[in-house]
Formats: sequence, structure tokens, C-alpha cells
Amino acid sequence: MSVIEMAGLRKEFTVRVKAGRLRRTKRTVTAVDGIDLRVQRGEMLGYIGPNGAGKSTTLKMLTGVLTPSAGEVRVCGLRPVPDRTRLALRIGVVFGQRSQLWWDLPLRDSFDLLRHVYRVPAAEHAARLRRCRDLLDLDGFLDVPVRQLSLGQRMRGELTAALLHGPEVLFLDEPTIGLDVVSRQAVRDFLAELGRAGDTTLVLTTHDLADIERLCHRLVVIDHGRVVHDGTIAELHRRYGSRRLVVAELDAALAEAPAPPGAPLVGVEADGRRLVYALESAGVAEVVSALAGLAALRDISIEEPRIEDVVTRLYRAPVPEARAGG
Ligand SMILES: Nc1ncnc2c1ncn2[C@@H]1O[C@H](COP(=O)(O)OP(=O)(O)OP(=O)(O)O)[C@@H](O)[C@H]1O
Repeated sequence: MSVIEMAGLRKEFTVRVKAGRLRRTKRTVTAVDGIDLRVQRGEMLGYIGPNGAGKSTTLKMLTGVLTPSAGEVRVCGLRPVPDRTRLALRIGVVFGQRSQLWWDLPLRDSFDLLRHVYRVPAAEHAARLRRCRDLLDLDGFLDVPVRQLSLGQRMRGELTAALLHGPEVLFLDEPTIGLDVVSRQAVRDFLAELGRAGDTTLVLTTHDLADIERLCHRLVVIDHGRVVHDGTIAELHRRYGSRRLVVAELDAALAEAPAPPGAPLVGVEADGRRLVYALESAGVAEVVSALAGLAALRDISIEEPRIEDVVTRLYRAPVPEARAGG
């Protein structure tokens, strides 16, 4: 069953731009340009794209903050803007830049207030809070006013605040931005656990592709407000011809690097003592046997295709033409 449905979703902004020394004219910016997507219950969707691609605008339309210019959008069967109050009970939102906590109150009191705002039965609230306290390690700072929390502590508090009413869908905009490795890991582990439980649908936008690799089976890439990829990360690699690399460390540089068929040489580093081959049709054994006898091999390692590389290529690719009527 789809918990999120978008059909021909568009958002245009009218902006005033300078046209000469004193004159200003109006210009239309199309932030979201006809998006069609369905997200099933329990899916963990990575929603990525370069700066200005339209990610936040989409999330704002899904959460009822912005009214679409055209198209249809339903979340949990509701229309986000007109049904905003009912929708608020069924979704959770974590926007990295905005807080839903009370700045001067200790975290514990913010959580208590939210219980009243959402009218959550005490036992349910206590059980969810207990789970978040354990998984996100909140106990050390539950009694600290929010304004005194570090970014990582606050983000763990924000995640808890977004989940205490038991939302069906959780929208996360850059949840790990600015966090240190330990906090980032804690947040990722927590979200992975949430995903495993299977009853919360998660929509995640981030520029940290490790978040996506760790958490999301499905990846939607948008550019200029349009979907340019919708599928798994493995499909993305296949579509853009990502290759595994073999890195050979040699004792000494060779006068000429061998060229095994099916494994082109793509890098010569460390003054020729490190050769990097891309595995196309050849396997590691072919590369090793091409080098054997020519050089003393100190080490051989395999590098899996990196999502950053393929996404960089995708962001640089020309954007497809708008569909007729889109
Ligand atoms: N309130 C607004 N008024 C005018 N233009 C806007 C407004 N909000 C967004 N835009 C424009 O819409 C486009 C999409 O912006 P959006 O914030 O959705 O991108 P994004 O993918 O979230 O980018 P980022 O990764 O930088 O956060 C951009 O060109 C942006 O300048």
C-alpha cells in the first residue's frame, strides 16, 4: 500500500530579479517540475540531488508547509495542506535546521510537553521514550536545557521528539549534517533499527551518501526538479557503468605498465609504484597474472565502486527534457 503518492507534482516560485539599476522584474523558478512517485509502507527512501534540485521543496509539500502549484500529493491518504492538523499526528519531521524542542526547557520537559500536544497515552509515550533513551543514549543529557546541548545531542533529541507520537512516516532533511562520527553513527544505527522494525516509512534527504548506503534500499535522485533515477543503489552502479578497482602496490615502478585485456589502467600513483586497474570484463586473477613476473607485488586490494563517483557523474549528466505537458 502506498503511504506517499505524488502525481505530476510541481512547485513554482515567483522571484523578483534586478533588471537594470532600479528596475526589478518577476521571474518564475520551477523548483519541482512534475514528480510522479509512490512510496510503500515501511520503505526507506533516499531522496537526493545536487544543491537546488528541489529536495526540500518536495519535503515541504509532503509535510504541508508549501502548497503545490500543480499536481496531486497524498501522504497517509491525506492532502498535506488542507489536512495538515490530521496529518501532523501521523508523520514525524526532522529538519536539520529547524527545532521542535523548547529552547529553554530540559529535553525531558520538551518530551513531556509533546506528549500533551499529541495526546499520547502515558504508557505508549513511556515505552517509546524508553526505546529512544536506550538506542540514542539520551540519559546523560535529558535534564539539560536544549540551548546547552551540542548539535549531536540535540539531533538525537529531535529524532526522539519526532517519534514519540508513533508516526507512520518520518521525513528527515539532512539528519546527520554537522555531526561528529560517533553521533552520526548513533543516528544511523537508530534509523537502521527503525527501518528493520518495518512499520515506519522513512524519507531521507542528505548530501552524505554514506547515510543512503547504510539505510536506503531505494534511491531517488532528482535534478532541476525532475526524477533522474529511481531504483536501488546497485541499479545505479549498473546503469552508470561503475567498476570495481584493483590496486596493485609494487616494490618498484615498471618501465611500462602491463595492459591486461578487460582491465584498463586507470591510475598510476606513488611514482609508478601503485597501479590502479578497473575491472571491466577481466577478473582480479587476470590483473595479478599480467603483473606477475614483471614486478614484485607488495599488496593487492580491491575497491568496491563508490557511490560518490557514480552520483557525481549523474549530477553532471545533462538533465532530460521536460515531458510534454509536464
Ligand atoms: N521560497 C523560495 N522562493 C524562491 N525560490 C525558492 C524558494 N525555495 C526554494 N527556491 C528555489 O527552488 C529551487 C529548489 O530549492 P530547494 O531548497 O528545494 O533545493 P534542495 O534540493 O533542497 O537544495 P539544497 O541541497 O541546497 O538544500 C532552488 O532554485 C531554490 O533557489
